[in-house]
Amino acid sequence: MTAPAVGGATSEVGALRTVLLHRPGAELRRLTPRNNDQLLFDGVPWVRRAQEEHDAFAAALTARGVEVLHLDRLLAEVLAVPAARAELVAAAVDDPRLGATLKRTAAAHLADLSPEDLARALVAGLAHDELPGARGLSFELMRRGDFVVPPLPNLLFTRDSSVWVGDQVAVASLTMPARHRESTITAAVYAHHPRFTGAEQLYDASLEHLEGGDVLLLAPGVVAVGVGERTTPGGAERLARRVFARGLARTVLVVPIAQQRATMHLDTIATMVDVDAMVMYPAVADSLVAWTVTADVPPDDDDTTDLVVRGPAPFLEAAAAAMGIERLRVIDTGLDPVTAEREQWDDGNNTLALAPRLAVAYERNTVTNAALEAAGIEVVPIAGSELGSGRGGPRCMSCPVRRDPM
Ligand SMILES: NC(=O)NCCC[C@H](N)C(=O)O
Repeated sequence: MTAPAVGGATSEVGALRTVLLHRPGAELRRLTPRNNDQLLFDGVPWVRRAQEEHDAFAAALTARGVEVLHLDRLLAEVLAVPAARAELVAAAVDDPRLGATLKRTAAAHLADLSPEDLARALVAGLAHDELPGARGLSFELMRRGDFVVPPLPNLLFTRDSSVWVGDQVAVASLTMPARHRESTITAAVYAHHPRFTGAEQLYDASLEHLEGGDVLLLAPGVVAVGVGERTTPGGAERLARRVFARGLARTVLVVPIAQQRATMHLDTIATMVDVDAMVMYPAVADSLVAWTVTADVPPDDDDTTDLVVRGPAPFLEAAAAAMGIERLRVIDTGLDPVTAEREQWDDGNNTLALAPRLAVAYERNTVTNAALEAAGIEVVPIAGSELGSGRGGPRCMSCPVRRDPM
């Protein structure tokens, strides 16, 4: 296992040092036209090509000095720890579709696997015909194409299942049933892998819904949280209470976003590309508002104190005020409304900053990328024709574990 080192990030653009990725594997081969909607993919990707695209993404990061951690490897390593193994096997069969006998036989099968095989099964799932010796009423009545343990094709989007705020890690409370089990994996890795020994946990999956794609570290001490299809106002409030209580932020901007797939997370409509600049979907730039949340006294654990809530105010004004800058510069996705809508859908806004004015973006969003370059942002283009079928870009596919302070 790797040497202990704990992480942290206070901005979106501090030099990226360590990032958590997940190379997609057998779990993508489970996608069919019958299950892709439920599993939150917009199509059936060509898996080999998706892996090549992901390898090129990881290589682009490594070439720029970023340490890449692979979630599947951390998972296999942590499964050597008996407590982690027990937690993850229990989580895999904790499913109301399964009867007691099937739960027991499936758990026994999983518990017998080597750490590597168990890691694969937890991510790729277990199909009905992959469970020799399984029995029980629910097993007999299950359709042959069903999964006893469903696959996790969205594990690829490591941004959503955990997010670092300051030196603490928030394990997400994921909203969509197809993604619930992802946070059991990130929770086990952060709790039991020696790499993360000493990391304090800021949030956990039992709390109100909160997904990492909705959390943007606008500046040290200033966190924006999108609320919409995924993160709830309750999740935003809980995060605000926790970051204030632990001294990790002084302002949380709560930003309502349309509850629809195209804008499922705040990072689908805006991401930071410089200390004072965002790439943003122009259709929302003027209508986006923010509620500014602060605390007069640090909240306690019993939730007995009220937070101070002001707003709503135009997002760009509220953000600039909270960040202590005159103006937050905006670079538009596309130039005309149709191009903007196409490039927003294809994750043109979803950039991963490697440092101020240096960002990874999907190459296909040529108009947005040209606008970024014209604004002085160097773009590291990556291919995403297959990866994009899961509706996530470079930011969604990466969880920064360590960034330099600004
Ligand atoms: N932060 C993001 O926008 N992540 C993309 C998640 C895509 C995934 N297919 C989902 O629907 O949750």
